[in-house]
Amino acid sequence: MSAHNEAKMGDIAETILLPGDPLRAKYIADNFLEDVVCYNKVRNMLGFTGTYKGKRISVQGTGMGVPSIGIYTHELITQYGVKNVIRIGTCGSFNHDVKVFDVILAMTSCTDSAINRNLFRGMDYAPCADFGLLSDAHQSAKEQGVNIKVGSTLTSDIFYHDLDNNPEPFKIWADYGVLAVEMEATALYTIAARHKAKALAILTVSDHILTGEETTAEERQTSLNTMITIGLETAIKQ
Ligand SMILES: O=P(O)(O)O[C@H]1O[C@H](CO)[C@@H](O)[C@H]1O
Ligand SMILES: O=c1cc[nH]c(=O)[nH]1
Repeated sequence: MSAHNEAKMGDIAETILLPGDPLRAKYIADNFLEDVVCYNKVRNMLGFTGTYKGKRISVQGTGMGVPSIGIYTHELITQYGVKNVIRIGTCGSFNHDVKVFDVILAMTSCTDSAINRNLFRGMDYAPCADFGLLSDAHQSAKEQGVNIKVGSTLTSDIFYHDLDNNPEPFKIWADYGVLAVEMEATALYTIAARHKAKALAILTVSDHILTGEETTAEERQTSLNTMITIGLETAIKQ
C-alpha cells in the first residue's frame, strides 16, 4: 500500500500503461485485457492488472498534470517495482503538419513547468523517452500500418491560456519543431530516469489548436484504440 494506492506488493505488473483518465484505464481493462483484477480505487484513480496475449500488464489512470502523474509514477516505480511506464494520452496539435487523430511518440519532452528548473537548480535537463520502448512502439505502429510521428512534444502546466495577453502561446514551440502539447510526459520521463525505469509517452491528437478542429467522444474512442493497441503491443515486448 502507498499513500495513493491500495494495491499490495505484487498486484501490479512490471509494465504499465498510464492514461490520464481513469475511465480510459477501465475501458482498456474491459475491452483489451483478460482475467482482470482491479487493484486500486483510491481517489477513483482506477488501476487494473490483467493479461494481454498471455502477458501480465497493468493499466492505471494518472490524473491530469505534472503533480498528479508525478505522484503515481513515483509510487509505482519506487514502491511497487514497476519497470516500464508507458503513457497513453491525448494531446493538442499546434503544428500544421500534425493532424487530428495522428499518433505521436514523444522522443523528448519540452516543458513550461518549473519542476525541472527547480530540481536542476536552474540548469536545463532534457527529458527523453527510453530508446528501446520508443523503437518497439515504432515497430508496433509499422506492423499495424500506422504512419506514426516521432519527435519532441510540450508538457504544459496550462490547459486554458490567457490568449488576451499571450495570443500565440505555442508559436515559439512550433517554430522549433515541437509537435503537440499535453500535460504529463516531462514528469514521467524525469521520474523514470531518476529511478532507473523505462518510460515512453504515446499520444493521440484529439484537437487542433490552430484550426479549432475537435473530435467527438465516439471518434476519440476509435482513434484511441490505435494508440492503445500500439501501447499494448509495445508492453508485451518488454
Ligand atoms: O488524455 P490525457 O491522458 O488525460 O492527456 C491530456 O488530456 C488532459 C487535458 O484534457 C491532460 O491530462 C492532457 O495531458
Ligand atoms: O493538454 C492537452 C491535451 C489535449 N488537447 C490540448 O489542447 N491540450
